[in-house]
Amino acid sequence: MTAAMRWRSASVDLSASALLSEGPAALDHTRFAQSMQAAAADAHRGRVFAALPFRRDQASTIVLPIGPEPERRAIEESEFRDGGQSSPDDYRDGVRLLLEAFADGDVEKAVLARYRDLSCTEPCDPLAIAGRLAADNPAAYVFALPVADGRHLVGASPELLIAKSGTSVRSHPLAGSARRSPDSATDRARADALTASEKDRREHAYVVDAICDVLAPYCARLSAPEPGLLGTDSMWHLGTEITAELRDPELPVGELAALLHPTPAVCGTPRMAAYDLISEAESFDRGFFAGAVGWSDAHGDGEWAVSIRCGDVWSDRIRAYAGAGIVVGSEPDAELAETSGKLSTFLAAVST
Ligand SMILES: C=C(O[C@H]1C=CC=C(C(=O)O)[C@@H]1O)C(=O)O
Repeated sequence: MTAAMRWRSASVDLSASALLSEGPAALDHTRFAQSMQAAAADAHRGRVFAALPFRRDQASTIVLPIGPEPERRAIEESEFRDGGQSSPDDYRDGVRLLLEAFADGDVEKAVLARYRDLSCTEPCDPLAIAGRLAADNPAAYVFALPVADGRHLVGASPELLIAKSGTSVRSHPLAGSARRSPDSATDRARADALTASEKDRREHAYVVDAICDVLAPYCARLSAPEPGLLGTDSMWHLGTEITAELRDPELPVGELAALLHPTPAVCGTPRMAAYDLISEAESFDRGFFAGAVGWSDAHGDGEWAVSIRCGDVWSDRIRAYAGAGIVVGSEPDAELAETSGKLSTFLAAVST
């Protein structure tokens, strides 16, 4: 099947028509990386793209660019309407359920998500939405990748899962958040409070530790300094710039992405127990939200982002998603408000 795709980051900007195929589950990280690298040899501009779903046992999608992008419609011709959302009360109850589970078991963090639905007066153009997201979020990893059943996953992620060039590796995990304010003094005060927050630093540390644990066996050098701040259009996040040198330059970026995914930025700690808790607390399938999206070239170099600040786009429908990390000390109303702030990145691109 062919469909249009877009990727925009600081290093690559590609709109193309692409062939879409089902890849192996991320559980099989070696096979997954091999399928990507083999496909890259045939790709238009030498890069193959892929999306991993949130669930490691569900199939990935491999997106092979084959030529220039097809014609598309301007987003200005479309009108978007509210189509409902997952219940805010259910979200608050979910946070409470997780907090009770933390007290009784060994899970220390789990990420709870919710969604907003929209409908459009005519079929939505995923690349037009990606174009808006790219303009509004110049530093983000912007993607519109066909995933399955005529759906595109479209978003502007601020979070680098892994980038690899030769032996050099970078990851920039985000976790721990505060909503931005249009008033600059309030905005600064929120950023300072986030930096000082013990709860947010703990929530962040789970992610950094998990990434370093996965990468360390493959690295000759690994450095994870103290967290800093990363600002998006709507949020402040704690972020850590992890850098490393691989022992083996041939280790493909797709394999590292599949090993790392899902980090506690979208799942939890410990991973398997957090998966179970999320299934109990969320009543919808995340699909490719809270997965990973990225590309590889034929040498196994490339970059992957965590698929957040995104939505599914199909026909005249959109489902936008956002989650928040829950740890001891989280409050249901504050976490719900945090997800509203995160949703606004995607929703701003489809507001008319
Ligand atoms: C799960 C999301 O964000 C993650 C990334 C940054 C900060 C997060 C947080 O503070 O909870 C989340 O871990 C999302 O945007 O849907």
